[in-house]
Amino acid sequence: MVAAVATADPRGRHPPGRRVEDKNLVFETSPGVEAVASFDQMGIRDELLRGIYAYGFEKPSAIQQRAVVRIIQCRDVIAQAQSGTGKSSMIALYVCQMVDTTSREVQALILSSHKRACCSD
Ligand SMILES: Nc1ncnc2c1ncn2[C@@H]1O[C@H](COP(=O)(O)OP(=O)(O)OP(=O)(O)O)[C@@H](O)[C@H]1O
Repeated sequence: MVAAVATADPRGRHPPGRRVEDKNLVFETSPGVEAVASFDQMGIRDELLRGIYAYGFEKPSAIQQRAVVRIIQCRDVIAQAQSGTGKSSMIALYVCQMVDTTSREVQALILSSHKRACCSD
């Protein structure tokens, strides 16, 4: 089990669809969790990597830097961070990484505790 938690100065809700700046976040992680500052260094498949950059993501957010590698390694991860810091995108990224696109079987199930997360981009 790996945990990464970010807390921030309360500055109200972020505008929908905009990523929150990481500079005010304070991180706590399980021992041994390193921040990986580039998508290139995360072991992401080449075609997915190209899609990430084509979508306009240049650099992983702070929570992504700490959680994506462990998720890709199939570790159980608890990642908690402020709204708009890139958690949902991280889950989508992992699903794209692990699915076999030649198969039509269901390969991923995402459970959400609230409707807004299901409808976000
Ligand atoms: N690495 C990144 N680079 C640029 N934009 C990003 C990155 N990661 C996420 N975003 C964008 O930031 C916005 C917020 O991301 P996301 O919805 O994943 O955050 P969240 O933490 O899940 O928010 P919430 O808790 O409100 O659901 C989205 O518009 C997403 O496309």
